[in-house]
Amino acid sequence: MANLEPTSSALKPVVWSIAGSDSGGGAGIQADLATMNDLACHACTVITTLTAQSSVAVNLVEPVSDEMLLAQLDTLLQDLPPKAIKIGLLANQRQIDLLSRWLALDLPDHNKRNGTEVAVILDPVMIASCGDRLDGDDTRLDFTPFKGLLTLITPNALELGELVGQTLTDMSQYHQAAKDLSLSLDTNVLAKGGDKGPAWRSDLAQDIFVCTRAAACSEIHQQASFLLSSQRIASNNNHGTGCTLSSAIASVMASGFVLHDAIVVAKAYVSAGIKHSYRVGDGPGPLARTGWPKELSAFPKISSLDDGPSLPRGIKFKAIDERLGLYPVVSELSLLETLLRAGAKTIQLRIKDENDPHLEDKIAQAIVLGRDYQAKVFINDYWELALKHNAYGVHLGQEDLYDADLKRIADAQMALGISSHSYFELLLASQITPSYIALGHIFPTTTKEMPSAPQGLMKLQHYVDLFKGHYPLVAIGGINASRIPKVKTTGVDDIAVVRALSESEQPGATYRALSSAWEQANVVE
Ligand SMILES: Cc1ncc(COP(=O)(O)OP(=O)(O)O)c(N)n1
Ligand SMILES: Cc1nc(C(=O)O)sc1CCOP(=O)(O)O
Ligand SMILES: [Mg+2]
Repeated sequence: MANLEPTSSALKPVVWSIAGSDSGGGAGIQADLATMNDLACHACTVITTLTAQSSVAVNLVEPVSDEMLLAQLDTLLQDLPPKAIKIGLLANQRQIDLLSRWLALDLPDHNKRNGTEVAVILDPVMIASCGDRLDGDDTRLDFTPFKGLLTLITPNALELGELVGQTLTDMSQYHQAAKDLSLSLDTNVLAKGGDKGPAWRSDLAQDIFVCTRAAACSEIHQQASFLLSSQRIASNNNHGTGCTLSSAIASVMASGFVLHDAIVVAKAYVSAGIKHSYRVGDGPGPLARTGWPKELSAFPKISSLDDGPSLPRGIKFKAIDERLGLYPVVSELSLLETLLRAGAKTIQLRIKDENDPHLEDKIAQAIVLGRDYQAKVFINDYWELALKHNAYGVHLGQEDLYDADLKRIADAQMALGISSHSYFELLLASQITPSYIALGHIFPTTTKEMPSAPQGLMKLQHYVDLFKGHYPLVAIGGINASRIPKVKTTGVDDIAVVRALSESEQPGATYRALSSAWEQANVVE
């Protein structure tokens, strides 16, 4: 009898690669399998095409039959349904038509029945790294049947030009073409510039991310264009770079991360893969597989490509000289004073009613109380009042960063805390070099409505692995006495709480109990 006990591999998210076989092992299905397995997913394959390929030539391309293509899709869907799908080489228009029809009709049916949503990433492969075409004859493929069916399309510079039917020469043309493609296919676009070199920046590998339809992240990042810049690594071993990137994006999304995160993690994964790449044949060698990226230097720098204010870099905020520990976030002055009396050394005043007639008074009083008790008082949102009354620090959300005068806050020697809800927001926050970064919301919370989903401990662990030692990291959202030990095991530096104190009948005593529970919990359980 089959062993039906769940095993750890049963927890692996299933990712499909619908792509062509590269007999040389560096790209296509082979690169996708290596990537998906390396990123802790279970990889299934739907082979569209066989290629007789090495690192220097593509000698024969042979599409599978329609029957075989559909049989692979239907067979897998019954038993190994995907969390995410990466689509690579489609050898002819017929395969595009068949697959898009299947994605439009069969997959949604399955999703509806199972209450799942599947991310679909299309890498419109046309040319192998040796320069040979892979997409059959001279007639250009029409990808419009995929309109509305994709989460992301990832053309390189050459493919983007072909997809929009234009010759593109400079960055602004690439950006416009990416926006046009986003509109015409009704999808997000990652226009890769890695193959462009000197036409963009010879020292950087830069991609343009046009986001037009993303969910579960801050509103300001949902309809926006970004330039993602990584150091260009001097190497000719770039065989399978695009396949690796798109299958990494699919894998990271299958693991529960939002699109923005999947893109930056995948880009870091590719950078590390090129750095450790190796040569096997006479042509470009394949990328190494180096596991989930944990080196901050491999992650891209993010800048906005939209009109409007941009975030400053290189300004310094006050460094926090001691641990924040248990960091209460309160809306009432009376609670603030009670907690200071109970020993709180860092505390935040968070008043969400901007029409509160006593707003300025309360902020001024909180700051004075902070001085009386030699505690660090952070003011949430009202940075101008915090400046006016000389607060220790200000806490701002990602949306607030564009309105606040960050230079004035830094010049006043004030500390700055920034909220984040994803890898992407953490990277953006870190580019401002704040005094601490908050990571939320870790568990469900009723204190505020969140556009993002609860992060959970697995994501918190990933963020801590990447940023520990770079900034004090504060976990927030749904943290209470019973969750403290698990949160502590992630190695996060500090915790912030609202309800755990505001809903207590004896907040002073509860503060002391939670604070000592936090201090005494072990980092390793
Ligand atoms: C420690 C800490 N972390 C996160 C927040 C949330 O700040 P923000 O994103 O600005 O949202 P509001 O608190 O203004 O609703 C915080 N205040 N403190
Ligand atoms: C104010 C706030 N900001 C969050 C974020 O994730 O940015 S979560 C949150 C509320 C935290 O309240 P509680 O401890 O009651 O769950
Ligand atoms: Mg705020």
